Amino acid sequence: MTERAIEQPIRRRRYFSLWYELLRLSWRRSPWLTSLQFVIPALMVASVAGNALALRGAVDATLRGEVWPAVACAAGAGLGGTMLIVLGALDGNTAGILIGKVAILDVNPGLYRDIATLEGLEHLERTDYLDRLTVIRNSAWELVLSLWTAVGVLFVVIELVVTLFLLGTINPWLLLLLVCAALPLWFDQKGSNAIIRAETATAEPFRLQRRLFDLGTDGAAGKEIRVSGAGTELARRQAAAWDTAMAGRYRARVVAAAWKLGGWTVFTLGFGAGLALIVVQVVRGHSSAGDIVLAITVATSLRQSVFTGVNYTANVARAGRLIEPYLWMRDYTASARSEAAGTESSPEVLREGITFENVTYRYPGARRPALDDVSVHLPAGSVVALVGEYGSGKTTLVKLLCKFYRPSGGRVLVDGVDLSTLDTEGWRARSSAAFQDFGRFRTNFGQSVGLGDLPHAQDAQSVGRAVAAADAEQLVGALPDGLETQLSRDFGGVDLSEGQWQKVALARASMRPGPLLLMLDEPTASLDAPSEQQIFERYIARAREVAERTGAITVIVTHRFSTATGADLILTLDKGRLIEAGTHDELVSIPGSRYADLYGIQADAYSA
Ligand SMILES: Nc1ncnc2c1ncn2[C@@H]1O[C@H](COP(=O)(O)OP(=O)(O)OP(=O)(O)O)[C@@H](O)[C@H]1O
Repeated sequence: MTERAIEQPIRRRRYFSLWYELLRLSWRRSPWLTSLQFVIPALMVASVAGNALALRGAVDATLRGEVWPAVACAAGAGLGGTMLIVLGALDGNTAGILIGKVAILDVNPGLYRDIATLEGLEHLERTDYLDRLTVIRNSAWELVLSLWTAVGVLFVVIELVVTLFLLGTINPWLLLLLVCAALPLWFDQKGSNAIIRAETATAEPFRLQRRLFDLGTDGAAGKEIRVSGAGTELARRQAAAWDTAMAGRYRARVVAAAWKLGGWTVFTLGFGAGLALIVVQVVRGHSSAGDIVLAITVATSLRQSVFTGVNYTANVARAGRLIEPYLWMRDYTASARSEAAGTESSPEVLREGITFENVTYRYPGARRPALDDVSVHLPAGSVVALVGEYGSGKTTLVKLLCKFYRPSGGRVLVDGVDLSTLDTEGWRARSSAAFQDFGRFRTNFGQSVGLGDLPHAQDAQSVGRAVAAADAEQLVGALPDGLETQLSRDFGGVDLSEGQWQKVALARASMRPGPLLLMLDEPTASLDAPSEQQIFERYIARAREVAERTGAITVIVTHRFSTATGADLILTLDKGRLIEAGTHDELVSIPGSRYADLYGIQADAYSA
């Protein structure tokens, strides 16, 4: 996907289409509650106007000595006031219920689906993308709220127009109060923008302090931090990053407060001048005493609506912080989905194998490619070991095979067909993989294994076979409820050691009955040497059995050279380049080969 496509600024117009979409979702979820969100504010505007007019009527009728009209107007004013209180309470409650429904039942699942089912991994690996995900992950409620806040702004404007019209009936000059009422809104908007700009500018130190905080309070990192004594330094850096972030934000808040003060000062002065004007009119006999009451009532509600309007507008502006990344995520998802449109079926059986043709891959923003012009053929039915130093590109090669990324250059061919043209879901359904950073699914043991092949997840025989393939039968036997044992103490289950979790991941990767590609990316790093040896022997035996049926290729990434020796093909990577390819015997016989060097170093270390 092109960086430009997802870095374009979001146009304001799109806010309205998002709100329209949320409105339709709300209507579909509950037409009644949705209607109420319009009916209640409309009644509130009517109540404000009715209350003010009734009060004026009551005062003027009293002064004229008309008892019954005065009583009727006073009752009307009372009714208007009561309605305002009741409607105000009703408004908040019904809006809360509606927002909750739409956020939890519609927006959140859609977001989760987008994040979890995208073909690629970029959005989960790039920190700038992750930041946006972090913002929107828990923002569904606020997103829906932004729609009703925008509707609230609309009704505030209607209320302003109605109240100003009433003031205008007393003296047209009072219409100028609209300008005074609009200034706080405009000034507040400027203040909010300053805050948003400061938050964007200080996003990096803010992100850093959060990461450092998480690191310092994370159980896994806690062990190392205590042993190394890095806790104090981490706390110092966290505090420094926090200070930097907060200094910028604090300055922006002071600026915003100054704008706010300016706006309200203008409003108060204008309001005072308006009242003085009416008093002069009454003294000169151009207005009634009721007009003063109407003016005070209306002006009080005008002040309240401006105040509400300022808050709502600020909230809508703040919602931009969520709407922007939310719309970005949707653009990103749409763009990713449109690009990932492989449609060809995967072969039933691999006949030739997989060929890398001048494959290059560069991570976005990286200076050098993680894989650099790699050309190699992996024959059908073979076991291939990838070796090389840390960061040499082994995992990247596996990820390309999984279609997590597309090559930046060159092609990967599966029996001569470009992997990018294969339907990704279909290809992955014929792949099995266990990674070094495997998932820890805190379900019960059997389910955690079964997730490796959903169609057979409930099939006890398939799960049992996978458990055996991962050499995990003893482990299951020792658990209180066998396969039914809940994993993780967080959920009232048992905790597993790192190596035991790894066996679960391996079993999960052994679930699929007929894969074309089996990948093990250092999945045994936490196991002791005998366990690793045993698992590999079982795994390779199974891989060979699968290979006979489907021509499957097994790719093993390993740092233990003893594991690589039995492979049909060993590939040595160095800084992203493929520097050697051959069997163990072939590679050790090449004088000065990197493989021979590395193998020799490990062999010496074990025999010492
Ligand atoms: N998500 C990523 N974003 C940017 N660069 C990355 C990413 N993942 C890996 N790299 C870089 O790509 C290069 C190859 O990484 P890769 O993980 O493929 O190496 P590896 O041989 O598997 O390493 P290891 O043995 O440590 O697992 C490294 O320089 C690494 O820093």
